[in-house]
Amino acid sequence: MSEKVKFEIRNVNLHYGDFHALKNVNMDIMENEITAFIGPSGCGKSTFLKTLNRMQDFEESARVDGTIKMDGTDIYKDMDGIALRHTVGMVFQQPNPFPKSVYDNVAYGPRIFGIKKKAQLDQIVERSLRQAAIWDELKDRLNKSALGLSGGQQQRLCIARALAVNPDVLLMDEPTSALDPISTSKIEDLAVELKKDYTIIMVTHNMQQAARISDRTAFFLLGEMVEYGPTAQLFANPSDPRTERYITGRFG
Ligand SMILES: Nc1ncnc2c1ncn2[C@@H]1O[C@H](COP(=O)(O)OP(=O)(O)OP(=O)(O)O)[C@@H](O)[C@H]1O
Repeated sequence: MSEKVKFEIRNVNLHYGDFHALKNVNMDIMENEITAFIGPSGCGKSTFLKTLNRMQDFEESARVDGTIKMDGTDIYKDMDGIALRHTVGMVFQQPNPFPKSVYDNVAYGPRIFGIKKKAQLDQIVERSLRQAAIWDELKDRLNKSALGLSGGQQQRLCIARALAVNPDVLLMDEPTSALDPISTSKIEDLAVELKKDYTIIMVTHNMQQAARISDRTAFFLLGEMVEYGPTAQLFANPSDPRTERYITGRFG
């Protein structure tokens, strides 16, 4: 397991207006690991995930207190939100490719960064699609619309699009919940491969998925992070009775 802390999270509270959605969350997220967030619907998993790249900047009612440091830098006080979101990329539940060609989807971010040379863009597109394990499937369809791909292919394309701008971290919000078992398994294999180079943080409703691929798991309930630890330990020997009830399906 990794020794290096990527995110140091201290006393994080989040309010949407008067609603207290995250209650004093403290945790260290380790570099080059897959960290899974599990918990019942509405417990704050997505909300917490989005605090890590300041997506809440776009929610007028959201207020974040506490400290989140990435590689020792306070991401709320000492980083620009746009720069942060380039370093901390995100993949969503529903694949959301742009209505453009496969190539233009992947080249989109690099072009915004000012890369114009075709040879350089070609290289980035190929590298990103290879990293997302979809180059062989798409190399002859680069100029075809991304909307014509299967859901599973679209999701890997979205991962390639996120990787094209050289992030350090990938946030994945239920990335396989809209996919069939074969596509799900491809994304899981991909996540395990990608953790060698990236830090991956994944919200999942699928506890088998968390158990299969994550190094550490955090269990959330009603805005509180109830338990966090090595995945094997959390599933085999949870220390909090609420975690045990949830993972054994005896909840509610
Ligand atoms: N923009 C918002 N404004 C107000 N309340 C919100 C907003 N976004 C989320 N909430 C509330 O915050 C709580 C946590 O929501 P969140 O989406 O983080 O939960 P979740 O655990 O990811 O749920 P799910 O598994 O269903 O996606 C919920 O009660 C939700 O209704």
